Amino acid sequence: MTAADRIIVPLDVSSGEEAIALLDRLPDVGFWKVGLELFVSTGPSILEELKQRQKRIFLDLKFHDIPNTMAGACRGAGRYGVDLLTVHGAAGRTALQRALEASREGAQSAGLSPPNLLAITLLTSLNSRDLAFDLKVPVELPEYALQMALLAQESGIPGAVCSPQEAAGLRRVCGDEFLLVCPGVRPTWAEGGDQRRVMTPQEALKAGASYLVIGRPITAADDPQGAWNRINDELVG
Ligand SMILES: O=c1ccn([C@@H]2O[C@H](COP(=O)(O)O)[C@@H](O)[C@H]2O)c(=O)[nH]1
Repeated sequence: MTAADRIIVPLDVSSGEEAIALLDRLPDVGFWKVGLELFVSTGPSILEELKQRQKRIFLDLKFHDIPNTMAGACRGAGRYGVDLLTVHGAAGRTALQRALEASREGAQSAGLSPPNLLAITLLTSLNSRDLAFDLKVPVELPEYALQMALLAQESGIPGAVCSPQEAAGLRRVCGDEFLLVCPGVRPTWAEGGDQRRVMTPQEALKAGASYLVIGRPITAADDPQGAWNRINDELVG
């Protein structure tokens, strides 16, 4: 797999037209993420567009609900034929197990391969202070992220979304086969925005990330193709 194959670019726009314009401007991107903003606007039609273009798809809907509702949502999403699908680890063991089973059932009913489920450990927009003082979680942030990843792994879920800052610790404990998908990735020349736990693309891969999610440094650049090229050049050089 090349470095470019390990970069997932989010289609964080609010309409199908804007999404298609971005797809046209970045023809070399092979793996796209569809999140809440776009999916709420377009529904599954954007997934069909991506499939027609033979792109890989990360459906990042971050389901977080009671087990029965998680199962229903994952059964439906399993029928879309996407590669990756997110749920929140904090939904708990039963919800994670039901979500996994249901995503497989949904895919099977449509004659498709099941998505790889990923558990969100702790959003990369939160820092230690938020965890301790606002969420009142009485453990250190790396320990909390690891606990969420282990809960997911014990529930049969094949990977997690984590900050690159926790990737090395999770890789050590969860092993080489466990997928670690890392947002919160910023080249030195890009702004952090609302991301709080960041690393550069080179650092994130070195720390053990399987995939990097890099959005605004590329999609909000004046020249998105130039930013994509620059990130890839820095990764190989
Ligand atoms: O913990 C998380 C989980 C998901 N995301 C998503 O990743 C991208 C990051 O975009 P940038 O523009 O590179 O900040 C975005 O779609 C988030 O919804 C995350 O950032 N952190």
